[in-house]
Amino acid sequence: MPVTELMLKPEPLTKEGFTPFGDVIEAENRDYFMINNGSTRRYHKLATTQVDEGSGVIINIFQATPLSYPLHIMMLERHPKGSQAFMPLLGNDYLVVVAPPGEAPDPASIRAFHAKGSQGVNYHQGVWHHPVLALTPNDQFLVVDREGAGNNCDEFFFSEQIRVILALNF
Ligand SMILES: NC(=O)N[C@@H](O)C(=O)O
Ligand code: NI
Repeated sequence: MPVTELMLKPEPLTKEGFTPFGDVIEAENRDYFMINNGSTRRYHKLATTQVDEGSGVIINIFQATPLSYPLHIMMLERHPKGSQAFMPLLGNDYLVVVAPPGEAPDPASIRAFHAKGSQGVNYHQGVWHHPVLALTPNDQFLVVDREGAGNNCDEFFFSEQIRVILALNF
């Protein structure tokens, strides 16, 4: 069987571009209102969490180390019972690889984004994504996701006939 090779090149992360996959959590060019007697801007409801009934929302810190690039994207995962948000804590850029929800990720619909260190992402429930892709050793992310009963992580491994390669282009 022939091997199909798909090259992914990260595009800048924007609210509009990420809409099919979830929310971008950022203050730049976003609406806010003043609180705390005028000392604080509130960038209100940039994203919402999704969890199934009876489950809770937890807040975590992930400390991640870069993989080697060009990266062979072997798999994607999804969380069918809840959303998952990542917010960089140390101000470093990182990468996001996603595909729209569905029974299995469609290789042709996989998108890669270059996220600035001031941008977070909130994957909506069921959105296929690669585990966190740090670009800086021991980078840290605040992660908001679901805690509850049952499996909340489906993994899909691509067949050997599909080689999805993520290259750095910056
Ligand atoms: N497994 C886990 O908690 N992390 C992944 O879901 C991820 O998206 O990094
Ligand atoms: Ni995840």
